[in-house]
Amino acid sequence: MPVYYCTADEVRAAEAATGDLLTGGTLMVRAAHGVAQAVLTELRGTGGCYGRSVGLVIGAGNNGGDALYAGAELGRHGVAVTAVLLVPDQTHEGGLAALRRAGGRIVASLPAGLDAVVDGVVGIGGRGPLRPAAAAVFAALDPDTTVVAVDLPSGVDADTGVIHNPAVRADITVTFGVLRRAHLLAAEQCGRVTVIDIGLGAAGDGSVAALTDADVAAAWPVPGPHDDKYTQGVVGIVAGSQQYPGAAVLCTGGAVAATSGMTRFIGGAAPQVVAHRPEVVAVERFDDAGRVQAWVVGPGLGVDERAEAMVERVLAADVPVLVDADGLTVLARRPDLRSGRTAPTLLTPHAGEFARLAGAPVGPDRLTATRELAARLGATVLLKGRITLVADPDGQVYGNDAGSSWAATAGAGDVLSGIAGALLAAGRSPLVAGAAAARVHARAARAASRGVPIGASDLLGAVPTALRDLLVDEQGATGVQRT
Ligand SMILES: NC(=O)C1=CN([C@@H]2O[C@H](COP(=O)(O)OP(=O)(O)OC[C@H]3O[C@@H](n4cnc5c(N)ncnc54)[C@H](O)[C@@H]3O)[C@@H](O)[C@H]2O)[C@@H](O)CC1
Ligand SMILES: [K+]
Repeated sequence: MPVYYCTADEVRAAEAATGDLLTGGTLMVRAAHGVAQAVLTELRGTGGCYGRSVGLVIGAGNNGGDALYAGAELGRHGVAVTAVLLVPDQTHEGGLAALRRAGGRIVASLPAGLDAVVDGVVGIGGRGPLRPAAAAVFAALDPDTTVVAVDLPSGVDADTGVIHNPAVRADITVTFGVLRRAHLLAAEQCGRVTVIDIGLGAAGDGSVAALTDADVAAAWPVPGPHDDKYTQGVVGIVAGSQQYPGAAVLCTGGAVAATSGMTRFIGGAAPQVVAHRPEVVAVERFDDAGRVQAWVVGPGLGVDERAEAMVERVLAADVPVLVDADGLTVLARRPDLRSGRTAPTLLTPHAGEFARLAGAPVGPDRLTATRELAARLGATVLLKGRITLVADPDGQVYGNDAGSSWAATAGAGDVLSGIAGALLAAGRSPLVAGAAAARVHARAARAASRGVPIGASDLLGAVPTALRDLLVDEQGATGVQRT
């Protein structure tokens, strides 16, 4: 099952549906307990709770209420708790009284040397950046202080994930019942995200989601007993050139590594492609290519007339087509090449190519921008980045947090388009092909890098490792054991 990411309104609706649990304050008690437990776990992992010191930064709403009740619980565990009230006359009364009863102190500014700070400034009710008073409290912290955000790091927009300036950067974020969109879209600002069960029912429409490893494993083409090289899908790659063969080698390499279907190649770099991957059926002229179930066009193709003719020819085919890199630049210049297509199209721009296609920069709200471009072009759009977003024209989005940025290296995109193209040829939808490819690509980058810089060919070399971890681990769990 994909993981869903909800809007603030969807969260409020789910809370309201609990009736008495919301109005009677039970939800807040449960939420606060979850925050306290997260802080206590952190303290226990670094030497214990008793005598440790935690600061609270408290805003005007219920987010501050959560933090105050959590502070009270910490006080009962022997933690010295101090709290700064940003809007004293609008502080959550019950929470404040509970903190005072537990021995917590209200201070004008947080003391030095805190073990952790709880961000209870704003949650899903927050708008815009941290106000100056809150910003000053966080700016004064020792940079090593562990920051635990209640629900969301304050200053991050719950629905768009836009990270305003200034905003809190959290090491840990504790949220309640369901994930908020910001936990995907601003993952790097949230740190480790923990979801506390507070008794909410189903929430949201699932239109922003992420595939899990199990989803990707279930979607990955695994040959059955009656499959052959053709039935698993033949992908055709149109990429590179004699002068720039690298993109062709990386893209076909991605396709070969992704599935055991067949890979065809068309282009001037056919000799270099075959030198790297003798199993690829490579020709130089389009008329010599056989049948395929999906095309990938664009990496390293150039943007001249010859390239334009190739893009035109591929888009005229009645099979799924992935357009990447130079292919997107051609398409931005010649949008008419797409008209008349009925088979699915997957466009995989980075931010610069996106701006060319859309006629404007992506901007800070990447979710809305990606959805709008997909709807406008009637194509699936995969916007690359640390958080990859794949949007269908109907608004369904799958996101993937790469978890590291080591894949931000020349040629890595060529590998991604090869992987996704092979999945298209195997019959996966552009949405699933794009999201599953992004997840495996990110895993391969992490496996290849393990903390040091890599080149795209290192990433490509780690695709089997990434797939083995995913497919063997996930499928081994359900496989038949014979003893
Ligand atoms: N309603 C409930 O019973 C529950 C609420 N929960 C918590 O309550 C939060 C939502 O509470 P609220 O709706 O009161 O909203 P918030 O507490 O998120 O913030 C609302 C207040 O902050 C002010 N504000 C908005 N943006 C600001 C900014 N940038 N800087 C400073 N102040 C700003 C608003 O004027 C308003 O007074 C959730 O995020 C969650 O932490 C949880 O306790 C679960 C149950
Ligand atoms: K917060």
